[in-house]
Amino acid sequence: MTESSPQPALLEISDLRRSFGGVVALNGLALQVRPGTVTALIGPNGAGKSTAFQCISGVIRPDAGRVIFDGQDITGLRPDRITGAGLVRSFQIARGIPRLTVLENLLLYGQAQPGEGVAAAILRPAAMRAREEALRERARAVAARLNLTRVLDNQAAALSGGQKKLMEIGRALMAEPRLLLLDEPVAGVNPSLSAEIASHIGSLRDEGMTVLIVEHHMDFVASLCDPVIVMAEGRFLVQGSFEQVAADARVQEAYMGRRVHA
Ligand SMILES: Nc1ncnc2c1ncn2[C@@H]1O[C@H](COP(=O)(O)OP(=O)(O)OP(=O)(O)O)[C@@H](O)[C@H]1O
Repeated sequence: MTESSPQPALLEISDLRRSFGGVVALNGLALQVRPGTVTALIGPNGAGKSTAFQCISGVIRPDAGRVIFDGQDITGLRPDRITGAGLVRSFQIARGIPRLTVLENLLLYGQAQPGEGVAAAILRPAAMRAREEALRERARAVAARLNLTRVLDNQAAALSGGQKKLMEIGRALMAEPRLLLLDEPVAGVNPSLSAEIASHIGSLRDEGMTVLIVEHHMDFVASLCDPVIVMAEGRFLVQGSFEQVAADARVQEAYMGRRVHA
């Protein structure tokens, strides 16, 4: 590979199709996510963004098309297999268990590792204890980087909306992703916490993480995401910097004449 040739995509989607009864949600979607980017996937309501996320993360099967992650065809694999491969998603509504503490919620997600089980616990108790301690250490480190240390022993139910969003990102980080899919990470979050979440995601990118984000808050997208991929009616529309796509007449038309601005 020459120095000028682009790095291969970490995620490559081609000709993805999915209908619900007569409703065509994905109509041949194609896109690529380059390693080390925070890429946004935007588009008007009903464009198919959530359906794309669900197909990528294995929650639903596409009718046709391919999802290639790091060179591996993961189309139609079960969600746990996809998580195990290093592609992890967070949910728009934080999925944490409300009555568990933040620490316990983080630990739950970190345990989805292969090779664990009752037999290992009986046969190798010391090894299990060491692994549990390592997991706790990781949970504390994840909480620290997301400014959640103060609330580590609080029940998830007692967190603010923004802290729940951070815990949801933390849960995803516990699975040690190489590609993190974030579904509306700042929906319903106040502007100052939204800026804090953007800064956490920027730090993850600076450490080499790749992130794909669906988000309606355009100031957040403008400040953090490059490139921005716009989809409409189940397909790829355009891609570029936020400024480029916001100035694109096709994008403005897709948003029904509304100006897209930060
Ligand atoms: N389970 C479902 N059953 C029937 N129709 C569905 C289902 N899921 C999505 N759709 C339809 O598919 C189309 C795409 O929906 P999708 O939720 O993927 O879009 P979106 O871009 O995520 O929208 P939004 O920004 O409003 O969340 C819409 O017309 C939607 O009504």
